[in-house]
Amino acid sequence: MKPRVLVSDKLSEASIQIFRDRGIDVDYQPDLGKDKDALLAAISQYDGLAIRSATKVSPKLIAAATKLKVIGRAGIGVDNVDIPAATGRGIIVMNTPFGNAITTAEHAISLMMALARQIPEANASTHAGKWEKNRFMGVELFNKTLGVIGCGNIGAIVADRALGLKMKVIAFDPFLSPERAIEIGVEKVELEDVLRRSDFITLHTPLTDKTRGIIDRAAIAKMKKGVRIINCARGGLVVEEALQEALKSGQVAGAALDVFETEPATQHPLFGLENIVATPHLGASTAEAQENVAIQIAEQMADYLITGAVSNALNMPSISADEAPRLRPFIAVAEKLGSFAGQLTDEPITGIVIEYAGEVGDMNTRALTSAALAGVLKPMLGDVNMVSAPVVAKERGIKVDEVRQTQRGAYETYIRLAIKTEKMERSVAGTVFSDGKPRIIQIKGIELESEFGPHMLYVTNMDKPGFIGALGMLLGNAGVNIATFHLGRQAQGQEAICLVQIDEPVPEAVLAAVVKLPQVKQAKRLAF
Ligand SMILES: NC(=O)c1ccc[n+]([C@@H]2O[C@H](COP(=O)([O-])OP(=O)(O)OC[C@H]3O[C@@H](n4cnc5c(N)ncnc54)[C@H](O)[C@@H]3O)[C@@H](O)[C@H]2O)c1
Ligand SMILES: O=C(O)[C@H](O)COP(=O)(O)O
Repeated sequence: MKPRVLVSDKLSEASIQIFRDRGIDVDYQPDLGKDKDALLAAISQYDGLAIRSATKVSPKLIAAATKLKVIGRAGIGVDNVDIPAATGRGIIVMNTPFGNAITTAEHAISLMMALARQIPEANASTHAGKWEKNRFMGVELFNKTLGVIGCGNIGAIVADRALGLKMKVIAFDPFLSPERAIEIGVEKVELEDVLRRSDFITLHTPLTDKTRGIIDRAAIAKMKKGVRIINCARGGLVVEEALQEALKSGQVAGAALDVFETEPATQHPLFGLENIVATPHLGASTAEAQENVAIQIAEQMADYLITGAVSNALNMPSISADEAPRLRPFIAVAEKLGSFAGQLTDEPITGIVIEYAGEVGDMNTRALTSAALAGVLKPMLGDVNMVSAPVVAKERGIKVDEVRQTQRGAYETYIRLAIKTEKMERSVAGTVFSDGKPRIIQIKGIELESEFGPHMLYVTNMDKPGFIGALGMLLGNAGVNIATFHLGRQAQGQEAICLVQIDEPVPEAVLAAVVKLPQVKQAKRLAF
């Protein structure tokens, strides 16, 4: 069946065509994001949801999105998506981190210039036929200090353009390296310095618990009197009440806001003030940027839904389109090894070690480990996948270790997964043969070779004569047809294992009879 994608915000027509061209059933409803109830009622039908900032993806919406695999944000900020809730349900959240950065930086510079020269007010006055030449006295940008808070993609472009205007640029960003600051041409400083020294302050951080309210009453009090503030990032960064007071007192000479604490902002105490320039979240609104982000998100979502390639995900390691097909059989073997061990484990898991040897040691082992963890956890928890498994393992206090070595052993690739509980350690290893099919090659260090069948019987027994005949007879008499039968043992007369692929699940009564065979220590039904 074709994957179905809902586009619930306004996206360029080119992106809708990309979904169609890639064989995806796309439903373009650009106003649905604004209607919470209608979106909630519709969401269960879709594998993908493409959005901008108007659609709010709440835990409630995610709980109703029973088929959803991917949320694609055509833009940068993902503060409208509850990422932990999406991750918990195994839904990938991806964005387009660069597509609108230049456009947004240009908007921030436009707002700064509009603010410095009171362009919106002067424009309104001139249109009204007033010709108030003496009313509008601006300030120059030349030689002024611009303080950039958050110097990532957009902040760095704003800095570059401001340097072109011959401003002095200082930046506060805890993650800005001294080398990068030199490369951009900014002075890396502390927040206090930005507040104290800047004539203009521009914000370019994401909205997080750390940045919310970064410009509050106390911060404003530390600023130069007559400072001008530009916020083209997110509304919650500036405490609007504090800004209003400071505008009235003259501590802040003017502010240019593209974003607001509550959007859409149709009524606001700041509206109508002479020293406020306001735009309705237009930072990313150019034809070029909208084409970029819409096309990019459509490509990324289609890649994921069709090939499993992952790019720009915020809650999952990337898998490139080139590596996705190469990785697929290894993801399958990692998940099945995890599932094998998970199905045999009934007690709390304390640790999981995954070893990669040979060719697979050079691959994207983060993705493989996520698959192995999903395999381990699914038999116990059900609804776990590669996206949610690492978080679920962490929440349950399971220590996960990855060991990589590129040296080859008997097999070109070798993946070994060991599960630790308070009472025991259990290991299982596998590989992918040239036919692309995953195989088990070792259980508890005992060599044997078997495919993973949909229905299997796993038996541990003592290596004594009569066991194979007795088991075969028991299954045969019960009408259970054997597809494959694989054996391995530690040494003659010691512990042995037997892995039988059968055509249907072993009935409960038959399983109980197997356990009663004199040589048998343990027997379990497995399904893959
Ligand atoms: N107005 C719009 O239409 C519009 C358009 C695009 C992006 N945005 C907003 O702009 C934000 C920035 O976008 P970007 O592409 O530059 O993101 P980015 O991730 O490249 O840069 C953000 C920077 O903020 C820094 N940062 C994080 N916490 C900080 C803190 N406490 N103090 C100082 N710096 C901190 C990070 O280190 C990073 O360098 C986005 O998160 C989005 O919310 C708005
Ligand atoms: O984070 C972003 O990319 C911007 O805020 C753009 O938002 P929009 O897509 O709603 O214009």
